[in-house]
Amino acid sequence: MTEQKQALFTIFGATGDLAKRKLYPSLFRLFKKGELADNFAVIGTARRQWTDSFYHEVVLDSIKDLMHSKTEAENFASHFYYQSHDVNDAEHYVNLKNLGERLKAQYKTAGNQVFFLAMAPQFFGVIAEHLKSENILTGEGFERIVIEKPFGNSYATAKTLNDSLSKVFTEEQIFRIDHYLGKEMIQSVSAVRFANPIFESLWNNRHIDNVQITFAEFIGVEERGGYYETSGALKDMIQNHVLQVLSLIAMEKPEKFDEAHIVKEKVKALKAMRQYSSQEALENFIRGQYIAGKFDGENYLGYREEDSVAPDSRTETFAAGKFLIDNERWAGVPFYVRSGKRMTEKGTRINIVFKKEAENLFADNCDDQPVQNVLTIYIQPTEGFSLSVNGKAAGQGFHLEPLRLSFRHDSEFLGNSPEAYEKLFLDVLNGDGTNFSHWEEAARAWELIDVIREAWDGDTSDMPTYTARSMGPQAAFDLLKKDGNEWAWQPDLWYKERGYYEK
Ligand SMILES: NC(=O)C1=CN([C@@H]2O[C@H](COP(=O)(O)OP(=O)(O)OC[C@H]3O[C@@H](n4cnc5c(N)ncnc54)[C@H](OP(=O)(O)O)[C@@H]3O)[C@@H](O)[C@H]2O)C=CC1
Ligand SMILES: O=C1O[C@H](COP(=O)(O)O)[C@@H](O)[C@H](O)[C@H]1O
Repeated sequence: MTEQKQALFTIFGATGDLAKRKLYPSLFRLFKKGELADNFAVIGTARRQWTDSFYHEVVLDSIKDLMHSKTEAENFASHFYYQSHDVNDAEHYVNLKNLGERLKAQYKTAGNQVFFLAMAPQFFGVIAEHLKSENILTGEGFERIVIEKPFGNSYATAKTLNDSLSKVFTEEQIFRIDHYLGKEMIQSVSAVRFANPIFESLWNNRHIDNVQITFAEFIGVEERGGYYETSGALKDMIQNHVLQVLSLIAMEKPEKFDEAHIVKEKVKALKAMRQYSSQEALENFIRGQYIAGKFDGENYLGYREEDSVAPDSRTETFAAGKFLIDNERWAGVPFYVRSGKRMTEKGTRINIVFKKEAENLFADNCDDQPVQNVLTIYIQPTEGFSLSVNGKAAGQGFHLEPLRLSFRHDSEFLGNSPEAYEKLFLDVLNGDGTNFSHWEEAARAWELIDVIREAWDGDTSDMPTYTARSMGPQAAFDLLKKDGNEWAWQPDLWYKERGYYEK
C-alpha cells in the first residue's frame, strides 16, 4: 500500500504558466495514486488578487484533461489556498507564516515543507532570505526548496545565485529541476549501460567510434520570444539538458547506484571534458537561426519575424558541436551534440555509433559494406531502444542486409508512465536528489558553455541560417563530415524524398 506523504507546499508564482501546466497536474497525479491524500496542503502565492475559490477554479481547470471524478478533483482542489502578495514585501512572509502554521496543524503535515519557486531567478535570493529571516523555516520537519531553470545565465551569475541560496539552504535541501532527468528513458540510460554486460564491456574508445545526442524540436519559439532572446539554444538546452545526458552516458560506473555516487561520477566526467580556447570553440561549435520555410503545404515564419524577437536578432535557434573527453575511457571519441527549434520533427535520441570492423570478411563474397552498429536510445516522442546490425539477406547467394533489433514501449504503458514533473515531485518528497542538477554539475556546465558563448559573441560574421523544418544549417553536417562521420539520424532525407519541401 502507498504510504501517503505529509507536506505543506508553498508555490511562488502560483498564477503563472509553469504552475498551471506542470505543477498542479503533477500534484494531482500523485493525489490520484495516493502518494498525497489527507496530509498535504498547498499555498499558492503571487501578486494577483485571487480568492481561494477562484484559485480552486484555476487548479480544477489545469487538471481537466486528466481522467478523474468531479468529487476526486474537488477534494484535491480543496487542499489549495491562495495568498496574494509581492515577494519583495516583508509583510508577505508574515502572512505566509500565519497561513502556513494554521495549515500545518489542520493537515498534520509533520512540519515538512516544500517551497517551489516557479518564478524568474532574480527572485530566488530574496525569497530564500525572507524564508529564513521571517522564521518560516522552523527546522520541525524536512525543508526543501525546488527551483527551475535557468540557473543563472553564465558561471558568474549562477555562482551569485547559488551563493544566495546557500546562505539559507544546504545543497541537500536544494532541488534544481532539469525536467529531462525526470523522463523515463533518460533514467533508463543507466539501466542499458550497467545492467547489460554486452554494452558495458563495449562502452569505451576501443569499440565506440562516436556518440551523437540530438534534441530536435518541431515547434518554433512560440510565445516565449522574450525569454528566448536572452537565452538561445546553447543556454536553453545544451548547458543543462544535453550536458546532463552526456554526463550520464560518459560517467564511470558508480560504486553504488545512489545520488552521492552517481553525482560524483557525473561531475568527474564533466570535469574531464576538454575546456576549449576561444578559437577551438569556434572550430568545434556552430550555430544557426531558422528562416521562413514551407513544408507539407504549411508556411512557417522565420525566427526574426516571431513575436517579441528583434528583426536583426543574432540569437541562435540551433546549436551543434563536438565535445571531447580527455580520460582513458573516451580519449579520441567525439561526442556530437545538436539541439534546435523548428527542426524537421520532434525527436530526442542518443546514437552510440560503434567502430567498423577493421576487415570485411565478406569482401570477396559480395559488394555490400556492413553497416556500423548503432545503439539508439529513443527518449521522445517514442521511448525505447534499437540496435542496427548486419544479417544475411534471405535467399540464394550471400548478401549483407542491415537489420534493426528494436524495442518500443507500448502506448498503454506510455499513457500510465509518470510525467517528468510528477516523478520529480515524488523524489523531492522522498529527499532523493539523484535526478536533479547539483551545483558542481551546473558550475562545470557553465564553464564549458561560457567560452563558446563568448567566442560567438565576438564573431560578427553573418549568422548561418536554416530553413524551418530542416535539420539545421549546412555547417552542422560539415562539422561531422570533416571527421569522416555523419549524423546517424537524418529525418529530413525521408521527407525530401517524398516531396514534403515542395508541397
Ligand atoms: N513555463 C514553463 O514551461 C517553464 C518555465 N520555466 C521557468 O519557471 C519560472 C516560471 O515560469 P513561468 O511560469 O513560465 O512564468 P510566468 O511569467 O508565467 O509566471 C511568473 C509568476 O511569477 C509571479 N510574480 C512575478 N513577479 C512577482 C512578484 N514580485 N511577487 C510575487 N509574484 C510575482 C507571477 O504572478 P503575478 O503576476 O500574479 O505576480 C507569476 O505567477 C521561470 O524562471 C521560467 O524560466 C522553466 C522551464 C519551463
Ligand atoms: O527546457 C526546455 O525544454 C523544452 C523542451 O522540453 P520537452 O520536454 O518538451 O522536450 C524547450 O521547448 C524549452 O525551450 C526549454 O526551455
